[in-house]
Amino acid sequence: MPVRCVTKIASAHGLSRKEMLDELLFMILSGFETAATFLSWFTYLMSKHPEVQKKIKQELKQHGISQDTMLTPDMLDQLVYVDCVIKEVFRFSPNVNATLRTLVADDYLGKGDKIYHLHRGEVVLISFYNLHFDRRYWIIDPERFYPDRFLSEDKNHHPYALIPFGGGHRACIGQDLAKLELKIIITRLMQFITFEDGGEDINSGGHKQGLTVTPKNLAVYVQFDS
Ligand code: HEM
Repeated sequence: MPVRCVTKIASAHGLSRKEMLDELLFMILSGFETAATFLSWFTYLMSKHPEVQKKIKQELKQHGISQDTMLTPDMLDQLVYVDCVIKEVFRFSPNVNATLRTLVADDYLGKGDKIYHLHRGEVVLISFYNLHFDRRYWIIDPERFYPDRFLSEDKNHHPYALIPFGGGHRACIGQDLAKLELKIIITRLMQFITFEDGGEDINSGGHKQGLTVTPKNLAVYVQFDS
């Protein structure tokens, strides 16, 4: 069944059954593709950064989480380093690389002799990718994949320097669900396996633009921890 994004304002009778179905399918699609993309990047980046996997595993050990441990919300809350890894994967490889906004009023951007007049009705593209790598907003080199930045110099980064879920009142409605599910999946994976680099020829990363931005070349070995 084709999925159509509903933009029509609900009539006085509310949403029709078809519109309701469209909304539900959109939710499933927007939640599935994005999470799958994040996990591809996580797999790729972990294969290139064994030291980060080691630190995640150390954190699990420190909190008494072994292969037999069933995860609870309280346990997950304690895993601060895993949160840093999630943020850094989102920063370094934005799944969704931009969003659009249509101006409802005239506005001005910039300062000094570089002021741009924006007009009502114009569409502005906000590039997450540019913000995530903008040297003005990051103390530690933004080109470096380094989850520890969120525990040190970049702990208090500008709130709009990292917006993988967009911002304002049209920000992603599923972001808390997404962060929770990704934290559970990552923690569970790291209880059991280690990703190893499949070699520069076939695990060379790159970017492939589809509905989301995925790694172009991803090939890893999966090592089962004893
Ligand atoms: C890794 C996971 C996800 C990422 C990176 C992501 C990213 C985004 C982004 C960038 C936007 C546009 C925000 C803006 O323009 O300011 C968005 C909107 C949206 N997302 Fe997500 N999303 C994720 C997961 C989910 C999940 C799990 C759901 C549903 C359960 C969901 C439902 C939606 C919906 C309904 C919108 C449109 C909100 C609106 O226009 O008011 N997303 N998402």
